[in-house]
Amino acid sequence: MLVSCRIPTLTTRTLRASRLPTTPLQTPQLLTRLLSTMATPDSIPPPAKPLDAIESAKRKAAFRAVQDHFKSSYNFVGIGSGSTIVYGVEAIKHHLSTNPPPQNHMNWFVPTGWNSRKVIEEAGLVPINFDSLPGDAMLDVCFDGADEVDAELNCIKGGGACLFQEKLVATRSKRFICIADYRKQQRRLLTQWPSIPIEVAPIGHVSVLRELELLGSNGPKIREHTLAKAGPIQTDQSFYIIDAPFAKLLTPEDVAEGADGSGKGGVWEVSALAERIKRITGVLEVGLFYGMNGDQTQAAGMKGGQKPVAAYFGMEDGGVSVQVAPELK
Ligand SMILES: O=C[C@H](O)[C@H](O)[C@H](O)COP(=O)(O)O
Repeated sequence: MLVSCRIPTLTTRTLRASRLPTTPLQTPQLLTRLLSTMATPDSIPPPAKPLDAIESAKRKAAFRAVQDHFKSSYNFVGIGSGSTIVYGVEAIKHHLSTNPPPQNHMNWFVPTGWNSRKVIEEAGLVPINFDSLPGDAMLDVCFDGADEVDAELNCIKGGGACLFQEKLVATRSKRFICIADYRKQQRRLLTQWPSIPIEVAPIGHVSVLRELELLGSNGPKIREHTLAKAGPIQTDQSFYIIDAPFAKLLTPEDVAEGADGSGKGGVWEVSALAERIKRITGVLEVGLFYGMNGDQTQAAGMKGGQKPVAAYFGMEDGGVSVQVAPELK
């Protein structure tokens, strides 16, 4: 089976400079309080069916993200996978109905897998496959969810077994905008989310598991269907997913401030671990989105970027917390 503002711009840099407590669970909660009431969408239609608090939080974050980062004049827009992006697509559809595109203008939506394509089609939007994009065309923006986001906007993705196509699309986009709920906002990765999803070739999975243990992963496992006899979950590429637990990851700034990000003792810095895992034969892609964002690559004369430039978190109190890269002021 395939499984598939005007917002006050309190940047991650600003937050750190304010010397907030660094206890991992305290900091994001405090950030949340600082930002949560500051950004709610200007107008949001009532949901088609009643939503619980978490779904409602995701939806509000999605409408705010789309309000801030989608334009009807865009040509190509990436659409991620998962339960949150469904609200992103609803918000885009709403935006297009209230702000129609210029005459004869086509908005094309690039899916990140089977499920994502279905969501696009069911909304009546027009999909275009990633490999049908014109040669050097960049996506104007892509919207996607995440399993966890750290203080520097590094993300864990792949909790729904989509990550390879999501990374293809993010790195082909001028900007990646992340939409999530308050549970995903943490000071460091692997705080609440337990493991890193890694997409691997089925024939290599045993050797990849062994290599991950040597890197310090405590009990990496192939992800299986809940019905065990159905075997491993397969991705849109017919690959397997390994979920690899590691100790909480350091950010590049933690390392700059003197923390040991060498990997010794099982403590890895995000990009060091991602690049090391990527070098294991049999690994197609790792569910860590790190390094430069789209604005940073463009400033450096390059294209794409894995990290979001902004992450929108729907909060428990009904507000939306927005975490932005320093470039996005
Ligand atoms: O594999 C799935 C994707 O990376 C999702 O974007 C991520 O798991 C978040 O999914 P959800 O919006 O369902 O929490």
